[in-house]
This record gives sequence, structure tokens and C-alpha cells, in this order.
Amino acid sequence: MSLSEFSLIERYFTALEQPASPYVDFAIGDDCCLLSIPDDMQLAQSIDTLNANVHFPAEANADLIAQRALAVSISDLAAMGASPVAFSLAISMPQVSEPWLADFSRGLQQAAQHYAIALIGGDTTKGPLSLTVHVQGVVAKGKALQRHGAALGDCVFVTGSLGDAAAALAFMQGQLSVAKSAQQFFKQRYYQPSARIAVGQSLNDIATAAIDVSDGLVADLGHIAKRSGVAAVVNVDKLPLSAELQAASSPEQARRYALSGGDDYELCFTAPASMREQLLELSELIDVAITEVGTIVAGSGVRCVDGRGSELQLSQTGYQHF
Ligand SMILES: Nc1ncnc2c1ncn2[C@@H]1O[C@H](COP(=O)(O)OP(=O)(O)O)[C@@H](O)[C@H]1O
Ligand SMILES: Cc1ncc(C[n+]2csc(CCOP(=O)(O)OP(=O)(O)O)c2C)c(N)n1
Ligand SMILES: [Mg+2]
Repeated sequence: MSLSEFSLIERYFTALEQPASPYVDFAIGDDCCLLSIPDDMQLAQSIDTLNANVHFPAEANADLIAQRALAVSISDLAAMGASPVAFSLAISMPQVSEPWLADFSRGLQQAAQHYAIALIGGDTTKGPLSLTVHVQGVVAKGKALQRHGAALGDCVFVTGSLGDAAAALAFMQGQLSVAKSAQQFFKQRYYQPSARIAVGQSLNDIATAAIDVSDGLVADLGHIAKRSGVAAVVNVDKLPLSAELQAASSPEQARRYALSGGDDYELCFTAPASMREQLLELSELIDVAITEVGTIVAGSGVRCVDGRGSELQLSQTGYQHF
């Protein structure tokens, strides 16, 4: 007989080992969870849904699905410069498979411990496989990084490398061949993106605007440009591309993955040129690459140019659901 709804919640979700949080007064087991936030903090909240075969392959290992779901949601906290506190998980699944749930629960616990975020509630229903993660974090009052502060003359920076996850998806879908030695790297970049919490937290007094790159650099930088009332120019010769991506695809294809592939979950942010040195030090301190890829200018939209100043035309700027 398959497990009842309440027994499976008990076994695979309530039983998760929780990181201690000073803000969580009551977690799972009542109609609501209860949190207390200090007066000098703001609560940052974000929700994201991941649907099977839209956001991840349905047949993927359950522990990787869990890790990916948590990382992509926490990435929004990173983009605001917030520290993770707690998350709720709404899961819909077509049937109860205990081995699948055991793997899922293990992956979820690993990711929750890694990001020091506590599972405080959720919802469990029958339906096509889908996960909705609602994350909550804290940020000092007035210090959150938003999309609207980019100013003329600011430089545009990105963390890590871009395009790996999009190339990984192409590889997993049989559209790109990848050397055996690099396959694990690509899978990891797709399934276990690093939400850049430490970078975000360090940018509160440095960046003028920030966003995480979920849809693709051009699309997401476009949100900063629009909200800030400016334009951005990206120098495509400066894009941080991993050695693995450069080995697996042509320069043009690698560029396309990096500019419009999406799924990177790196941060893109703007800061005055006077912050370059501080950013270099920060990058060394926390061991995450921070690369200057462009500038903020007057106008609207995002333009991509190469090192010689020739403009590139992109057929797509990022992922669109509809
Ligand atoms: N169905 C919805 N109802 C209310 N707000 C929504 C809905 N969908 C998206 N939003 C809001 O629109 C904004 C942009 O959403 P989205 O592109 O999903 O952001 P992100 O890339 O950070 O996840 C966010 O403020 C989000 O909360
Ligand atoms: C199986 C699969 N197909 C396609 C994609 C590509 N993809 C799906 S959604 C998406 C963009 C990010 O998702 P969205 O729901 O827009 O997240 P948000 O911007 O709201 O954080 C991308 C690149 C994928 N990740 N997995
Ligand atoms: Mg969203």
C-alpha cells in the first residue's frame, strides 16, 4: 500500500534536519509557520516554480531536482543581497515512489544545510511533477540590491562563467557533443548552480543594481536597463566562458549560450568604475570570478558589440515561457 499524504510528509519533509535559525519560531506542523524579524531588517521573499520537462528533465535524479530547485530560488535572495532564512516547498507529483522521495529528501536536506536555510512548510499534492519553492531571507533595512539603480558610466559585471548550463542542456538533449572528461562539469553547472549568496551580501555598498541571470544575460541585463532608465552595452569578447564551454563549442555558439541561453544563476550587477579594485579584492577573498563585461550608457535596451566595436544581432535574448 502506498504511503498516506501525512505519513509521507512526516517521513520525507518534517524529518529533515534543520539548520538553526534565530528567526524561525515555529516551522512545520501547524496551519502557518511563525517567523520573527528584527526591526532593523527587511524580509526578502521570492517564489519560483520548476515544472518537469520545462525546467528540468522529468527523469533526472530526484536529489538533483531538489538541489536545483532550491539553488534557483535562493539565487533570487543572492541578487537582492539578502541572507537565506527559510523556505516553503509545494510539491506536486503523479504518484508516491518512496525511493524517489528518499532521494529527493536527501538532496533537499543537503542543499538546505549548504545554504543554511530551513524548510518551514509546504504543500503536497497529486499532479504532474512540479516544484514551487518560496524563499525568505533578511537584509539590513534599505540595503537590498534592486534592479533600478544603474547610472550612466557604471560598469557591468558578472560572476562565475556564463553559458555552461545552456550547453549542458544541449548536451543532455543530444544536440551538443562533449568530451567525457567534461560531462560531469556540465551536469553540475545545470543541476547544481551556485547561488551567489556571499557575493550578493558583499555588494550592498558597492553595486548600484543587480539581478540574477536566469533567462539569459541580455534579457536579464535588459531588466536592469529598463528599470534604471538607461541602456547597457556588452562587450562579447569579455564574456567569462569556461574552458569546458570553449572546448565543446565554436566561439559563436559559446557566445550565444552565454548571452541568451539562461539557467546560469550567476549575478549580473552594475557599479561605478571606482569600485573595480574593491571588486577584485572581493573576488579573491570569496574565490568567485567577477568579470567586467560592459558599460551603462544613455538610451534603452542592451547592445552587444565585439572588441572591434562591431554590433552583433541576436535572434533571441533569453528564455520566454510564452
Ligand atoms: N503570477 C504572478 N503574480 C504576481 N506577481 C508575479 C507573478 N509572476 C511573476 N510575478 C512578479 O513579477 C516579477 C518578475 O518575475 P520573474 O520574471 O519571475 O522574476 P525572477 O526572474 O526574479 O524570478 C517579480 O516581482 C514577480 O514576483
Ligand atoms: C528540460 C529543460 N528545458 C529547457 C530549459 C530552459 N529553461 C527553462 S525555464 C528557463 C528560464 C528560467 O526559468 P523562469 O521560470 O523564467 O525563471 P525566473 O526567471 O522566473 O527565475 C530556461 C533557461 C530547462 N532549464 N530545462
Ligand atoms: Mg520567477
